[in-house]
Amino acid sequence: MISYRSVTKRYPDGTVAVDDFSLEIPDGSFTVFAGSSGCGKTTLLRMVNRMVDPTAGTVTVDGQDVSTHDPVTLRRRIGYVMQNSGLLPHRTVAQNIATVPRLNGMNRRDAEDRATEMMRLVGLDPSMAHRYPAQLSGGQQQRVGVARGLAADPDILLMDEPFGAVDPLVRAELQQQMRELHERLNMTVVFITHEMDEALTLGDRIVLLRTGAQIAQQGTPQEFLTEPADDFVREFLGLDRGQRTLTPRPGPNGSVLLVDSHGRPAGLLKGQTP
Ligand SMILES: Nc1ncnc2c1ncn2[C@@H]1O[C@H](COP(=O)(O)OP(=O)(O)OP(=O)(O)O)[C@@H](O)[C@H]1O
Repeated sequence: MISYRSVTKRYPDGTVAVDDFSLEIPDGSFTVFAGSSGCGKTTLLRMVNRMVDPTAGTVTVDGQDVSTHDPVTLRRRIGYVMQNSGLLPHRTVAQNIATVPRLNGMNRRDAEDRATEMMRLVGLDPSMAHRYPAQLSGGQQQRVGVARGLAADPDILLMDEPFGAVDPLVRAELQQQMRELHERLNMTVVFITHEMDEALTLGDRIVLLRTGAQIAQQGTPQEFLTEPADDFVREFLGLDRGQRTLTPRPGPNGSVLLVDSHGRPAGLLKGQTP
């Protein structure tokens, strides 16, 4: 369980990115932080692995205050995936993926095997192991980023808008794969997006934030769609202006179907089985 207790972050220039934020993230959940640019999502995420330390309040993982952990050790057991993959350009795909296992003391050979296993897991052909990041497409680079985040077998995977920079088709594929990986690997995922469609497609729980990481609403995708808390939430969902590209429709056997703007089914809401 990740707990934020009355957490505030004031940056040295006086910006209050997060103002008295409290939240509990259950083990094994797929929690999405959604909200507009600058509302504090990245700051919140980085408090979990101590890339950012709060000015007030505490963040705990499994009941332990993260400020009592060495940041380097913490980052080796919490996976982190960034928007533009953050791969080291002069290291091969395999070396990038094996970075944390190697830091954790795994020998070169086992780390290489681990990298190959991770490549298969995220749908990359292992023959790409010896390429450099620049020799991959944007979508492939993001897959390497996910493989690297998973390589140390973390209990927690933090993902900061990981699919923001790839085209919509590849993005949909990556989202689908992320859902499957989450179900298979039994880990806690905290995922940032500023797009509600992505939040609705991926999250078990969505936490929609306003400036200063104020929680506008938290709940399941279905709760957002059926009981938006206020106009801010409705606006973000695009419910007022017909802007949603995915709209909920009653599906078979009480499930909720998401259809695109042409009325074509795009999928079922997570957790909704026909
Ligand atoms: N190192 C910093 N120094 C000063 N202000 C910062 C720093 N990092 C972030 N901020 C500010 O804190 C606020 C929250 O930033 P944060 O990056 O957490 O938001 P975000 O929701 O992740 O935004 P985006 O979606 O654009 O990445 C913003 O006003 C930002 O300008």
